[in-house]
Amino acid sequence: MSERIVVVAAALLDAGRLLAARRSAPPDLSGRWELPGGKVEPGECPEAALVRELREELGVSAEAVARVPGEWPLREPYVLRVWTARLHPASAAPEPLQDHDDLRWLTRDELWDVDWLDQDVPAVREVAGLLEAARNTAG
Ligand SMILES: Nc1nc2c([nH]c(=O)n2[C@H]2C[C@H](O)[C@@H](COP(=O)(O)OP(=O)(O)OP(=O)(O)O)O2)c(=O)[nH]1
Repeated sequence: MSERIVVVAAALLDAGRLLAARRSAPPDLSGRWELPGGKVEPGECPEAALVRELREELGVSAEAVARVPGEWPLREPYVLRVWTARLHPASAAPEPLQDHDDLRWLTRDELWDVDWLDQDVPAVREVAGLLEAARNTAG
C-alpha cells in the first residue's frame, strides 16, 4: 500500500476575489491554472507548509484561515487539501516567482474564465460556494 503525500493549496482570498496561478512546469501541467501551494514536508504541519509555499512561490506573507471541506486525489501518491488563506496587511503583492508564469485575481463571476487543472475543478467548485455565500451575506 502506498503512502499518500498531502499537497496543500491556498484559496487565497482578497476583497471577494480568488487568486489563480498558471503553472509554468512540468510540461504536462504548464499553461493550466491551479491554487498555489505544494507538498507538505515530513514533520511539517499543513498550515505551515501552506504559508511556506506561498512565501516561496509568490513572495507573500499570508496565513491559513480555514480548511475547505474535502480531499481530492491527484496523480498517485498525492492528494489535494485546500485552505482558505489571506494576505497579511503588510504583505507584498503576489508575484509569480516560482512554478508559475501568470497570476489572476478572479471575482466570483470570473472563476471559470481560466483553464483550471482538471483535478482542481472540484476544489474550485467548493471555493465558489464559499464566495457565493460571502457575497450573499454581504448583501
Ligand atoms: N500546488 C498545487 N499542486 C497541484 C495542484 N493540483 C495538482 O494536480 N497539483 C500537483 C502538481 C504537482 O504534481 C504536485 C505539487 O507539486 P508542487 O510542484 O506544487 O510542489 P512543491 O512546490 O512542493 O514542489 P517540489 O518541492 O517537489 O519542486 O501536485 C494545485 O492546485 N496546487
